Amino acid sequence: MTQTNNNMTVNPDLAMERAKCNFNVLEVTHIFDGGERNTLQRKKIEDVALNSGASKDALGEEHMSPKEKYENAVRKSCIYATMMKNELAELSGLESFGVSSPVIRRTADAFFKEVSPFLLHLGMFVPTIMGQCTPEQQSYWLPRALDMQIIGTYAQTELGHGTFIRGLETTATYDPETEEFVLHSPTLSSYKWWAGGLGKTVNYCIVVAQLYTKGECHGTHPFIVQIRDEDTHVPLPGIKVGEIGPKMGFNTADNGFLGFDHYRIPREHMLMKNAQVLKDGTYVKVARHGKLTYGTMVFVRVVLVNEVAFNLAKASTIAVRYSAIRRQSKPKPDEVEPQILDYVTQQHKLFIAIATAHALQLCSTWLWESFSAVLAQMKGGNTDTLPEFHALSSCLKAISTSDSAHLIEQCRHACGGHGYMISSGIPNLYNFVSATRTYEGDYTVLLLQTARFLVKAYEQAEAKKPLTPTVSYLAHAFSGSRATWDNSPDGIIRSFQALAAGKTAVCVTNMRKRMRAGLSQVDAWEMSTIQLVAAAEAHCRAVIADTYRKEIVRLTANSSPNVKVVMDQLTTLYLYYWALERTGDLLMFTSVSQKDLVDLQIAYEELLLKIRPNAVGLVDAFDLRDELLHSTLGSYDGRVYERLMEEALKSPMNKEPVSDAYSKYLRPMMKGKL
Ligand SMILES: CCCCCCCC/C=C\CCCCCCCCCCCC(=O)SCCNC(=O)CCNC(=O)[C@H](O)C(C)(C)COP(=O)(O)OP(=O)(O)OC[C@H]1O[C@@H](n2cnc3c(N)ncnc32)[C@H](O)[C@@H]1OP(=O)(O)O
Ligand SMILES: Cc1cc2nc3c(=O)[nH]c(=O)nc-3n(C[C@H](O)[C@H](O)[C@H](O)COP(=O)(O)OP(=O)(O)OC[C@H]3O[C@@H](n4cnc5c(N)ncnc54)[C@H](O)[C@@H]3O)c2cc1C
Repeated sequence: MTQTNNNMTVNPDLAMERAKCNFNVLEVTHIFDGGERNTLQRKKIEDVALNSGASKDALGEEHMSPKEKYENAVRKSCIYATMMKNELAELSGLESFGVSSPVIRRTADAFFKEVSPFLLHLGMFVPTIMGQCTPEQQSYWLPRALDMQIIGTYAQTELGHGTFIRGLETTATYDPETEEFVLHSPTLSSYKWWAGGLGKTVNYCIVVAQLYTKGECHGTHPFIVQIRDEDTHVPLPGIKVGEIGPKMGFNTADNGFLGFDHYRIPREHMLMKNAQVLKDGTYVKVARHGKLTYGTMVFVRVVLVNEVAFNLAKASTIAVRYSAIRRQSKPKPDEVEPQILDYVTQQHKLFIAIATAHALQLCSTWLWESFSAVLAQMKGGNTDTLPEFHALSSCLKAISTSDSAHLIEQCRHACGGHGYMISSGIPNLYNFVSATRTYEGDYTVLLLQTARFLVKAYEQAEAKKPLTPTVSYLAHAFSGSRATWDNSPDGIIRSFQALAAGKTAVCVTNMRKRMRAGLSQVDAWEMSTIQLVAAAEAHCRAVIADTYRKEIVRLTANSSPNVKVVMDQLTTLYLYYWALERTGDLLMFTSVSQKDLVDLQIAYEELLLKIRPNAVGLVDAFDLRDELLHSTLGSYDGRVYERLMEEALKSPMNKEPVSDAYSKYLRPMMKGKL
């Protein structure tokens, strides 16, 4: 029997789950949103952006040709950008729209099943203007970019190099005669490759190139470069630009390639906040830290933690709601088939996804606040906190994107065959999030950046020198005894820190051994990189666990008792899950016994059962409108089978009773006339 909820016909199993939920869902929504005020503001923004129906497509994107898909994404980007400039900017309290509202960013997902071709404009072009220009340059470029009179992207990666920025080959050679830079692509591998929106959409881009002046190379620097006519959009002479072709995801983002044939730009188009070339060609370094030109990447790494938390919340909403309506198998012959959510293995797949979405959401807010503090210090000329922040943002970007991609795939597994349908929404989420593990710094490469910092910090701890906050636990690495296991939340967090410290110590010891045996420092490092990656991962897990726990305790201080309980259950589940995933490490670096681990497994299984009645309430608390989920399996009303059939009937393959392929191929073959 169906029930109605807010004038909506709701699947009875979902209605039953909602009746069972024992905590105030709205209170948890406020926690996830960062406060009641944010929830109210988000809802206002969503109402304005989504109630008009402008986000909807007449024909599903998945049935369109690549060209139609792209054009449709541009059409909707223009509608959304216009809303952003007008109604939404005002609602979000921004003077102008742009990068600073995660809600506006998240609401955009209702318009795009994949991504907007404007993503790089708002996500990297505008932030680079904000972060890399002098005030004069900013006052010229920023209003034009924010008003979308020009559209840009960020072209750094080349065919031959993405990770190793110092290896980029595009050159920008200063010509003092004309006071211009000459941009050139000397080889095929120097062609810019990948930039989002570059293929067909943008008319400007940030180009990262090796700067030459007075015959000397000064390394990579950013330039703002016009590539298409502002009126006709035709590529300018000296520019070779195009789209790179179909990809696993991002197919509405027209990622592009770009080559230069001695293409000239004015001297003022070098972004000169951190370094300058004077009219006569003299190079002047302004910045106190050599890596400040990498600032936009650091910004995006911070933003990505928030992005993937949101996408994981979507996948877990879809999979949990579906698991509540799906019934399968008959373990007890006299009873009806159970909801698949009742299987403990299903709970094991899904509840960690819910807990991780919370953990990453809270860590992303904390990371953003730390980033703001670092930026404020750098404004005053102090770059002391940058190395620690680079190490922190690198590992959090790597682990959050990797865990989210893995858990989204796990949500797909949890949805069985129907999860494989594009209409389930999960494949698009996976395709989007799995790319985040690679772009803006590959997983391994970024963890090795964190490992560099960890090793240095370990050496400082060894020398009894002061440590920065996120690695202060390394001070205990030299006690000589194994960390004492204790299964309280704080005890588990201390154990995670002991794993990170222990793994770092092993790396340092092995590198020293290898160097004593005659290896160079570079080779000893290289031979230890598997363990260095593991040490950085362990460090990151300790940071996430600690931050998640502290933030939940803080945010639930005034919550109602049942909300406190369910939030505590989720954080505990997160800690137990990762302790059980790392039993070998715990045995190596803590005093944990086999019995402790058996007990922990039982405690974990009991926790799953405690969370079970609140599972649907927990995903409802993410408060994701159906428009954002794009899912036949995860909609609020649970009309799963009806929606699957409705979508199947929309398939262009069902337009004709007999396919043309019958008369062209099947019939001739079957009649032996092919
Ligand atoms: C209307 C439409 C609506 C649409 C709505 C849209 C709304 C949008 C709003 C917001 C959206 C935001 C979402 C954003 C999504 C954006 C999508 C992005 C798509 C992808 C873009 C890209 O991928 S751009 C390319 C990114 N490339 C990389 O990340 C390259 C990775 N490589 C590196 O970073 C570096 O090469 C390296 C760090 C790996 C090595 O650098 P290098 O060789 O120079 O250094 P060393 O290894 O020698 O190290 C020396 C020393 O420096 C330290 N260091 C390195 N980097 C940094 C740094 N960044 N900061 C500080 N310090 C650094 C390093 O640790 C070493 O220190 P030591 O002390 O010597 O150890
Ligand atoms: C969807 C998408 C969108 C993108 N958008 C943009 C964009 O808008 N603008 C832009 O400039 N770029 C963009 N990129 C490019 C992206 O930033 C790079 O692909 C990314 O930084 C990885 O670099 P790479 O491709 O050179 O990988 P590689 O470095 O070639 O990595 C290949 C393998 O080598 C390993 N490896 C490399 N170096 C090391 C090392 N030192 N130690 C150990 N292992 C190593 C890696 O771990 C990986 O396993 C995009 C990429 C994707 C997938």
